[in-house]
Order: sequence, then structure tokens, then C-alpha cells
Amino acid sequence: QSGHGQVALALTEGPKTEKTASGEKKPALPNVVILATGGTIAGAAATGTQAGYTSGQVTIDAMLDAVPDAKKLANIKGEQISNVGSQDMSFDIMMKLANRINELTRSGTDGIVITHGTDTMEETAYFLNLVVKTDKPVVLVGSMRPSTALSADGPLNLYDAIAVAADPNAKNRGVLLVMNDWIHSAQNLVKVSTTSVQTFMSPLIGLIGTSAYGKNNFNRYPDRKFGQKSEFSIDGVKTLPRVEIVYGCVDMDGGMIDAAVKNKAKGIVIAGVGNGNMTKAALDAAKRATKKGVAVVRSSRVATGEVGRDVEVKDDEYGTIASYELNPQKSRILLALALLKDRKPEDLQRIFQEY
Ligand SMILES: NC(=O)CC[C@H](N)C(=O)O
Repeated sequence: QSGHGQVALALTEGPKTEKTASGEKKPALPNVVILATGGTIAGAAATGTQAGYTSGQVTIDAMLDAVPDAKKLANIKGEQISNVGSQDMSFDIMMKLANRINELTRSGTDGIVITHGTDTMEETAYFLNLVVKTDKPVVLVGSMRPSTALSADGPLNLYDAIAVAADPNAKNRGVLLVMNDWIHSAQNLVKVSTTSVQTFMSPLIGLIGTSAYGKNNFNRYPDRKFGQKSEFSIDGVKTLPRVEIVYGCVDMDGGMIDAAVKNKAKGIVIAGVGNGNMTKAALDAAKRATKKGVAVVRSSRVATGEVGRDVEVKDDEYGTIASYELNPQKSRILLALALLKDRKPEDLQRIFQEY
């Protein structure tokens, strides 16, 4: 086969087809793999109306039994990666997920769905966005009500997530999260409610699109680097560098920052007040940290808006890095991946402007 022939094939590639028993052609269903990790979507309680429940009780097969129509959207296979509440999600499980997604998307899988608890979905979504090397759809989904609740939200969320993972229009949009009709980008999503089914928002830039009973509408592509354009990789990586988050507040001293350095943190993210601000005492502690080669990123405890370089804090003087769009928990993920290599503050600042 000449290279030219392959280009022509790529340009004329239409939907895949398969022959039915009577010999006519019909579009072949996409192959979607569901990687289950636990969370409320797999949670169970003794009754339909009680607030208390246990995450990660239900297997992927039982979850799929609740959405029989999903079989019309895709050929679906399930794999259980873990079964934890996402408060117990770990870098180990995240790396296992990423490696498995890279393997599956290199072969015949057209899309991936990950069932996951919502508490730390921001972190897993953003991590995968940076280290998964595919343009195929990778979609996280969860629920706020356990599978046994009245009006459980898991089944429809799962149905919509499968519809997005099976949709070629979802390609090249980075890692996505589908819940409550909305399609979010890993870059922008934040969890905003401890209990409401409308817990995910994309306040800074807006939604990637919507999905209503599996009918998808896409509005935009992410504007930052991800996936195949990302410089980060976990090939051969066993552990990530220690990065701590220190929460900013009134009359803060530098004790927690000093403690993080003493505890061998390679990086510290400050959830600063306002535009990544902090007390003079905390800034002095930040300077002590950067002088020792510990990377210090200024993020914000405020829900929306960017943290810019040199706004009130003179970053050059303190050796600090501005997080721009990233909240503290996503900044920690980016910083941990960036610190897999030795980097100067200038390079880290570039990274926080590009990702
Ligand atoms: N709604 C949820 O998924 C949150 C519950 C649970 N703590 C989890 O993150 O797995």
C-alpha cells in the first residue's frame, strides 16, 4: 500500500459498516469500553430515601443492567479497575487507568467511559487530559445519588456518557465529563455542590456541549494543550513527586509552608486569597521554599477567575509561579507531572500558561 493510497483512504473514510443477515449494509456500532473505579454511581444504601450510603458497592455489570438501551449506542465491554469512593482515588489508580486507556485506544476501541466518584473527578479528569495520548473520546461520568436512591441520576448519566464516547464528534476535545445533560472539558470543570445533581460547572469558559438522552451537541474545542500535544507522559513512571496544597486565610503565618518543605515537598500550591495573594509572613515562607528549589505555585481559593503573574505579588522577587486558570487541586496535578523533570521557575510558568 502506497502512502498516497492511505491518505486517500483517510480522506474518504465514512462510518464503519457491517453486513446484516439479509446482506444489506448498516452502520457498525462503535466499540466503547467502560472502566469502572467506584463512586456514588456504584453506591448503595439500605433504602431509597436515606442520606447515608456506601460508595463503590455495585459492579459495572449491575450498572449496565440499569441502562439496557445503551446496547443500541455501542458494543460495550466493562472492566473493573477499582471500586473506591473517589476520596480514596490515588495516583496509582490514576496511572493504571491512564495506561489502560492508552492501550485500549491504540487498538480497536473507539471510545472510553470511566465511572468515578465525583469528589475528585476534577483531578482524575485533568490528569488523564495531560497523559492520555489519543484523540478518541475519553469520558468520565458519576452520579450524586447512589444506585438505590429515589430518582437515581446514575443511569441517565451513564447512558449520556456512552453516547458521547460513541460519538466521532467528541474526538479531539480532550478528556470530557458528562453529567446532568452537560458535557464539560477536564480543563474547566469544577465541583460546586456537595449534594446537588447539578454539581459540575465550567464557569470560566463554558461547556463543551450538551447531551440530552444521548443526543449530543458540541459547541467548542478546549483552548489549552492536552492529549497528543501534551509534553507529559507517565511511561515508566512509578510515583509522582510530592506536591502539597496550603490553604490561604486571614492572619496566616508561614508555618504550613515551612512544614511542607520540611516534609520533603518538591512543590507547594497555595490556595491564595483573591488573585493568589497571601500575608507577608506566608510570602516570606514561600521565598524560603523557592530559595531551596521547591516550586511554589500561587493559585486561589476563589471559585472563578484567573491568578495572573505579577498582579499584587512580585513573582520575580519571590520565585513564585502564577496558576492562571487552574484551581489548587488541578494546579497540584500539573505541577506534579511537570516536576517529573528538573525545571526552572520560568519553564514552570510557561507550563502554567500553556496547559
Ligand atoms: N457523588 C459522589 O460521587 C461523591 C461521593 C463519593 N465520596 C465519591 O467521590 O466517590
